[in-house]
Amino acid sequence: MLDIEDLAKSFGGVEAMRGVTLDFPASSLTAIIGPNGAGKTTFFNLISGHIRADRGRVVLNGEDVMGRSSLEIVRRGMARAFQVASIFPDMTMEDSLIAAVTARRGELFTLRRRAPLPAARDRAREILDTLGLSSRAGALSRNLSHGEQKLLDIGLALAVDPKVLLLDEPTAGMGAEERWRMIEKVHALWEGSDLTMIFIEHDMDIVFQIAQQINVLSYGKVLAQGTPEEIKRNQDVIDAYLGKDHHHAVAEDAR
Ligand SMILES: Nc1ncnc2c1ncn2[C@@H]1O[C@H](COP(=O)(O)OP(=O)(O)OP(=O)(O)O)[C@@H](O)[C@H]1O
Repeated sequence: MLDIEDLAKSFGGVEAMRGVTLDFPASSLTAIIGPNGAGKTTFFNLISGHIRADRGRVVLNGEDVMGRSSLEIVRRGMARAFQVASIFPDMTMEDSLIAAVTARRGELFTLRRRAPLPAARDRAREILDTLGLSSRAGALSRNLSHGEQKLLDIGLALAVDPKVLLLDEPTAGMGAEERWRMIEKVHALWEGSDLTMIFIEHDMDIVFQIAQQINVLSYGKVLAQGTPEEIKRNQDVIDAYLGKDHHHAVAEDAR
């Protein structure tokens, strides 16, 4: 579904991405992990067309989208959940989603229009239902909890009917309990769809619990790839990413 070949990017003297090759099969759920500054966000920025790579190929559904704008990439099926819900503080969850669905379908959405197209409303309600937000359909964005805003951001990305969905730290800024609720929803979303999902996550418990595949980046390179079990046992990961302090704990855990 998504093949990345030899992706590279420097910012001045900083080689943020140094020839990364990764593939993401259709309908897979993959975590990207790595220490601070490893290049995770840069990876998302490059493949989604938000910044231009120095070299490499990004093949989405058989088409090289390298050099295309972020909008063109969205239209070809790769969406990214951005923090956008907070930009529309006076819109309800449902209206925000109707607006996004309508825009995707190339129609003009105005809040004054009495009745949005039924298909857009149906799709918006479907998304709310998928994310377990139906009871909050009428809530204004400004009154949403942090977790609800994050879910709405995911919902707005879903409104473009993507094949590939990128989530940049979906649990950031949440307490332990809310984190798990969030990740359960993300997992359920993936299970109930044929989405190819890629998420950046710092919480190793979450990553090991839900990811099918894990890609570890370090200093702009792929340090390791594998299933959670493989990554737990990978000596390079234990040394370079988790640090010597974790060595024991992880090795014990892997037994
Ligand atoms: N726009 C930019 N200009 C200059 N340097 C940048 C820019 N974006 C990223 N970098 C540098 O590229 C490297 C990778 O950064 P990136 O944000 O991708 O890492 P990350 O793995 O997402 O880190 P974190 O976990 O802290 O979010 C870092 O050294 C960072 O300082």
